[in-house]
Amino acid sequence: MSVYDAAFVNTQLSKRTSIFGLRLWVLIGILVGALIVFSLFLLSLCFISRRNRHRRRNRKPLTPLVSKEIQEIIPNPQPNELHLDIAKSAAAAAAEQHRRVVAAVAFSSGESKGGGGGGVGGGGGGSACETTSSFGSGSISVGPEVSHLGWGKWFTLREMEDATGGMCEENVIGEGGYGIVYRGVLSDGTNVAVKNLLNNKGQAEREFRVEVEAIGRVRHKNLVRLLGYCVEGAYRMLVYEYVDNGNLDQWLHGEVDSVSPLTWDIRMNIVLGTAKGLAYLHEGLEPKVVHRDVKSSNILLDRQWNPKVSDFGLAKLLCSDHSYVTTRVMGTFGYVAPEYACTGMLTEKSDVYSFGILIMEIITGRSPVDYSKPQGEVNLIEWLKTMVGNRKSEEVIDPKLPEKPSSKALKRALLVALKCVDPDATKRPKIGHVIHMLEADDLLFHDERRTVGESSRSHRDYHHHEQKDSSRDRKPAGGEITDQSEDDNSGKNLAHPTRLR
Ligand SMILES: Nc1ncnc2c1ncn2[C@@H]1O[C@H](COP(=O)(O)OP(=O)(O)OP(=O)(O)O)[C@@H](O)[C@H]1O
Repeated sequence: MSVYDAAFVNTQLSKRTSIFGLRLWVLIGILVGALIVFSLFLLSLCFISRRNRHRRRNRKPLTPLVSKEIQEIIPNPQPNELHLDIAKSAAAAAAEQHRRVVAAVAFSSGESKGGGGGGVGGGGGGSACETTSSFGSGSISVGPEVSHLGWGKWFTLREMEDATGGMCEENVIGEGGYGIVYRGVLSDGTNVAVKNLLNNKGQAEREFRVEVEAIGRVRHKNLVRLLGYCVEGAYRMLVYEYVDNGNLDQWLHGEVDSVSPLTWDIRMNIVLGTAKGLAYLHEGLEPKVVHRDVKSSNILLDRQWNPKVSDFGLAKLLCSDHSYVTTRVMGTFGYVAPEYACTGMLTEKSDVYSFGILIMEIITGRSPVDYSKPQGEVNLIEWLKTMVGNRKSEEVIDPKLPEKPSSKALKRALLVALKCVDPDATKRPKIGHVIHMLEADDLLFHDERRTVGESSRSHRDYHHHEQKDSSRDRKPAGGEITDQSEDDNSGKNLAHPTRLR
């Protein structure tokens, strides 16, 4: 370009335009700048949207703050596929009851609703299924009413709020896997415990009521009484008699003095009362009720230390499922019977197993699983068997016991506990038999010795912890059991359970 041309362009660019009197070169500069900014803006938009798409693709499902142990395996329509789901809300997980393991396994066949396995039946002989019809097709009215089955009351949400002070923090007694429990006082002055269920899974009102009615008709002095319930909107609440002396777990493992108020006699009374409550569920109802979660925190105590089993029927109540046949394994880590945990096969013998663990816990003051203990002592059964095998049964007694029991009484309790936790469910005694063993005099007790030998042997096989010692298991000639004097070393007898007396 010549000097003349350059001067011309310069003159043209320097001319003022009609847009705010700006010179042409200024205008061109503004336009170019705006174009660059706009392009950059488009580019960044593009980049952000690509990044979001990428994130969405890689995002993992959010895991709520729930204890690892509080998980539920939800049945999948395909029997061989299981997927994990959260059984309890984060609030429930924050509760102290972190040991709960809830597993549900779906099988293409198994127990049916209201069947012997997990059915909840009423004392009047009707099953949960049968009571369904008693509700007919009538719509459910809102408002307080006395259940027409005559056992309890249907409370309104308002009544529940009044009773519990608006479900305020101060009235919270505790929090379990099923929900929060509040202390309350009804308008007639009755003290109650109100359990606000977290896990109703959208259970239909009528279905819930049928189940509760069935459970509510169960009456026994060693079972916590269900006084009524509340079904309103999404709320599902259960109203229980208030048991005013805490639960066994608190008294065994909570902050108590170095000398426990639970004497041996009180402990054995708790064992016996619990057995009687379970016997009523197993043998006094048709269809029978399997508790599924026998453990120390579910044994409530009154001021006279009488035990009352709570939470029975809850497992069933919260697991009803009409759509397909389901077997759910519910229980608490350390208490669940091996066959139930492994296969979902549920019989009342699963409760007997948990009850055996409970006896061990009561004798020793130890938790079924305690990771703060040295290796070899973490698992209560393993440790107890080893101690008994090493003739140290006197050393398993809870050091907080004010007075040691007699050797005979200790052996009796250990014997019953060992029989209850036999890995072979068919060899476990029925709970009614357990009561006989606990109450029996020496004569009756003699008959149990051989069975204990078998029970102890099968434990060894099951856990592979002890060396096989054929001489230990050998019975005297003719299969007779040698009697030992009552003053014999208890460890010796327990190490040779066929000679237990
Ligand atoms: N009827 C009742 N009277 C007095 N206290 C009760 C009653 N029912 C439950 N509780 C107390 O409320 C607390 C929570 O009970 P809940 O049964 O919900 O939980 P849990 O048995 O400890 O655990 P989970 O339900 O997970 O097995 C416990 O401390 C229990 O002792």
